[in-house]
Amino acid sequence: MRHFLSNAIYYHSGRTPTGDEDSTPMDMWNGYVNNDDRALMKVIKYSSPTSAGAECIDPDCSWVEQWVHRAGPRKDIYYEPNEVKAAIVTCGGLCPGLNDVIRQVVFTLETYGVKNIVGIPFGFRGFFEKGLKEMPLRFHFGNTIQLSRNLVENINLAGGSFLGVSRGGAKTSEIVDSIQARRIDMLFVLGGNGTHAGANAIHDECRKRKLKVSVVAVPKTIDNDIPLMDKTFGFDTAVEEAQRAINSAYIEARSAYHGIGLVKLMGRSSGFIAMHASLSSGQVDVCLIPEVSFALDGEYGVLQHLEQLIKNKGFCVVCVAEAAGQELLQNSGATDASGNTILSDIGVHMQQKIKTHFKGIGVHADIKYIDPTYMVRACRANASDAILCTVLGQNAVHGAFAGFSGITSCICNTHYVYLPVTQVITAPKRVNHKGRMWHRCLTSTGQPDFR
Ligand SMILES: Nc1ncnc2c1ncn2[C@@H]1O[C@H](COP(=O)(O)OP(=O)(O)OP(=O)(O)O)[C@@H](O)[C@H]1O
Ligand SMILES: O=P(O)(O)OC[C@H]1O[C@](O)(CO)[C@@H](O)[C@@H]1O
Ligand SMILES: [Mg+2]
Repeated sequence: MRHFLSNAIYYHSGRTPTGDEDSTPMDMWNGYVNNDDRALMKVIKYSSPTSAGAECIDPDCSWVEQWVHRAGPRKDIYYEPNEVKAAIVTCGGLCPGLNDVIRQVVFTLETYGVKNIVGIPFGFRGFFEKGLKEMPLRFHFGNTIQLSRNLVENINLAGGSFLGVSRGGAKTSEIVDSIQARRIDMLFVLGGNGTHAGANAIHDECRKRKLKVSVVAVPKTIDNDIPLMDKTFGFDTAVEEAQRAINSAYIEARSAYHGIGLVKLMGRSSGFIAMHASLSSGQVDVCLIPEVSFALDGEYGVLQHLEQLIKNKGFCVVCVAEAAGQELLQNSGATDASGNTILSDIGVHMQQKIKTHFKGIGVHADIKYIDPTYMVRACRANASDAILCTVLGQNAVHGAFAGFSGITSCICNTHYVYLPVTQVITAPKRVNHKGRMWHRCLTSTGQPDFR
């Protein structure tokens, strides 16, 4: 059975994603990606649903080919570059690499010959909030002049977003009114799962109004919670920073009498940062993630295990994901401006519980609690994220010029591809508690089941 993930809209009339055979012989290599090039998404054939990490698409767990469009520059382009107005917007929370992507989008647009490039300030809010004007990406002594790479050339040297970010306020019809009024032909949307849902709504509304606007997303989030792709940009850097916090907790705990280092790490609904930082540091005794429930109290609870670690080893380090153990806490039900649930503080709760527990049993314990929060995402991209951002940013522009809309520029199974946005907004990706990576993490920490 063959299955194509290809329901993104392709504007080029007379050219379908699968129908454009290129008969160029091998010796006439031209560096372009053929429209019929595809990448295979799944490369493991699980022989049984009980295989570790098995993802069964059909009931028999038989292997289903899934092909996706290969990303990159096409020989034929849909737009006349000097007529194009392109806009870039960055939404959601900060993430290392936003500036790297903005920079590459500008560079690549310029290479195609696009001169009219604008930045939308402070996320989707910049489309309709009064007083927020679009940002020409080049100023000269207060006067707006033609775009050049000069203004964005060094923005990758700092973290944050050159354009600013925001949550909430997504009114699709107003955004599309604004796109229409500003005569935008290409919109590059950098953001996480919420932003992708927003990009999809904008794409649909543009289709409804018969506007030929290419809406191309680039998946950004330190949480790494967007499905079907190997990783989102910013994740690697966040893990690296998180690892520094764990290292500090380890040093504090190791140097104290009965030291307990406790680190809380970001991750709205997925434990990827906590799991990967625990794995990479190798200094964690207990890693707690939202995908695996645990008890704090009782014979098999976390506190009992910490007691044993203090007794046997003299110190220990705990890494807890911010969304872990929410069922143990009271939740106000409050949401942020984008509708995301505001989490209760598991880190502070655990700190109190550990203190009370050791006091109760009359054993000295010196708890050092580290909450690095925004430090893991306000930094600049590390080397591997910088490369990922470069490729994804360039491919986003190639995708728009190829005439695609409603796609996201990402990496799947080590290949750079375009996925339909609709495919990546179904549900957040979460750590597979039956998968090999979580079990590698358990082997590394040596922790038991806390249930
Ligand atoms: N279902 C949706 N439809 C339309 N717009 C949405 C939807 N969900 C979120 N948005 C909009 O997308 C923007 C970003 O969403 P959100 O704040 O959830 O961040 P995100 O993209 O998920 O990134 P992060 O990983 O930082 O949380 C917001 O302006 C929000 O209003
Ligand atoms: O920027 P805010 O609204 O404080 O949101 C924090 C959330 O954003 C993220 O950094 C990215 O989704 C999460 O890890 C975290 O829960
Ligand atoms: Mg999100």
